[in-house]
Amino acid sequence: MSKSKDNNGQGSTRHQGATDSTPARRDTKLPSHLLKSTKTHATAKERETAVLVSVPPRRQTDAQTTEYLDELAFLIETAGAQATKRFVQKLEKPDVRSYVGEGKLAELKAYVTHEKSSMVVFDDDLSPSQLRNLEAELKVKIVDRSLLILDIFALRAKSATSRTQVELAQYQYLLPRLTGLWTHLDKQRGGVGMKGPGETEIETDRRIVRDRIAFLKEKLEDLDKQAHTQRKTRQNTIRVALVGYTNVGKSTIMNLLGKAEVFAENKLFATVDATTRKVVLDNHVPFLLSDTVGFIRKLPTKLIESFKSTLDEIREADLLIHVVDISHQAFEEHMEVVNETLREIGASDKPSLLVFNKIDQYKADADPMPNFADDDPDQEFPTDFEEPAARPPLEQLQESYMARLHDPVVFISAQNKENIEALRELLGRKVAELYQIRYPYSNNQYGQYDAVAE
Ligand SMILES: Nc1nc2c(ncn2[C@@H]2O[C@H](COP(=O)(O)OP(=O)(O)OP(=O)(O)O)[C@@H](O)[C@H]2O)c(=O)[nH]1
Ligand SMILES: [Mg+2]
Repeated sequence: MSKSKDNNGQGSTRHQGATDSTPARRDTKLPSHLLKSTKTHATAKERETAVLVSVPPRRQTDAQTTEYLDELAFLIETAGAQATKRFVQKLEKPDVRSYVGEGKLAELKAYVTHEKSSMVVFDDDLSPSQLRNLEAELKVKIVDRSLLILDIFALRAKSATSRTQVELAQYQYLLPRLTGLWTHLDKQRGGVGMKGPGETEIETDRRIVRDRIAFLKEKLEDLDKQAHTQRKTRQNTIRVALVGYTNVGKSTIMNLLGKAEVFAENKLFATVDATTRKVVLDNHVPFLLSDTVGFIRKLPTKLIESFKSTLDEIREADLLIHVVDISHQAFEEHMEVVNETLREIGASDKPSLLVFNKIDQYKADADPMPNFADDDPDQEFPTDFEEPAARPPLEQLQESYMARLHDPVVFISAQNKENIEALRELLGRKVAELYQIRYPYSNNQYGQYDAVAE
């Protein structure tokens, strides 16, 4: 049976047209039981409650542990749930079977059962078997760090590319965990005497997921080619990318400089799609400015891999603006995470500007030493200091950074529009410099920049 020639029917057969080289079968959705079982709290109507669990290594300070759990609570909140309790167990390394030790697990179970918590969230990635064991023991939804971040990304992703990227990462996460999910489903079905799904069923699901992964990869490659062609037209333009930890103010700065309307809010990963705008600063060279996805500690590697095309925006940039939230207690660690992620994606040796944002919120420590009452002889002086490093006055911090770093540094408040002129000035100068390096023979100063492509 040969297909009739339908040259003008392409518009109505979108699937065929879009995925010529791909068997249509691979674009099929997963069976609903698989989709349901990966769904987390984000779409739930009522605000769910989450118990946070962390197993910090012994060398980690209490201040760091609190800081990391605060961040996890912020992630949970961003995903739409509420953190109601924290469990911490210091171990050399997490228990291979159940992440926390036996005693802690019993404690956790008692709490979760009594409080009817909706889920338990772990500040690490769980192995498939840990996930399975914890599900069996605690009988609530188990969410690890990767799943949580993926969930937030899924909420935020708008463009075809970022949606495909997130979906790919979700299936890659799902694949090794299929058996665990089945165990969980058996329990839900209350299948007394039911022997769990046979290997063949699991195998079928695995195959469907693998097919879907292959399909999404091909789709991404196609999208990537299109994006690459688009970016080629920008080749004669200087490209600048805003990079930084999540929630530091990248989009707010983009809105200030690029007169763009980019979604900025006090939530983690407000931006998942990269946005690019042409910017012309007074008397300077026009350039393209991109706002990009924020980084975070322990960003799932699979997510970094599948976000390759979004990260290309950073890799192909001529200049990076590294934005730091200086009002955050852990800003130096955040800078390190960003530098490390830049190294991972091969973008660490680019020229960059360092922008310390949120100076309006910066608070220096009034008294860097912990407060010990003189008249209490029983009070012990701590032998191992776990206090975070003291925060010097802002001016002192500025001086020390300016003296220490090779990259130009500027301190601003994007929200209060403080020192934005200095940022514009520095950025304009840097872009002009890069233009001169790239086009050393351009003899007119700025006149020919008009020809720069949009
Ligand atoms: N106090 C203060 N808040 C700021 C400043 N700049 C941005 N913010 C706030 O910080 C929050 C995060 O800002 P965004 O611009 O969304 O940050 P982002 O880096 O784009 O965040 P992601 O896209 O989530 O990675 C928002 O609530 C902003 O209003 C500032 O200079 N001072
Ligand atoms: Mg943003």
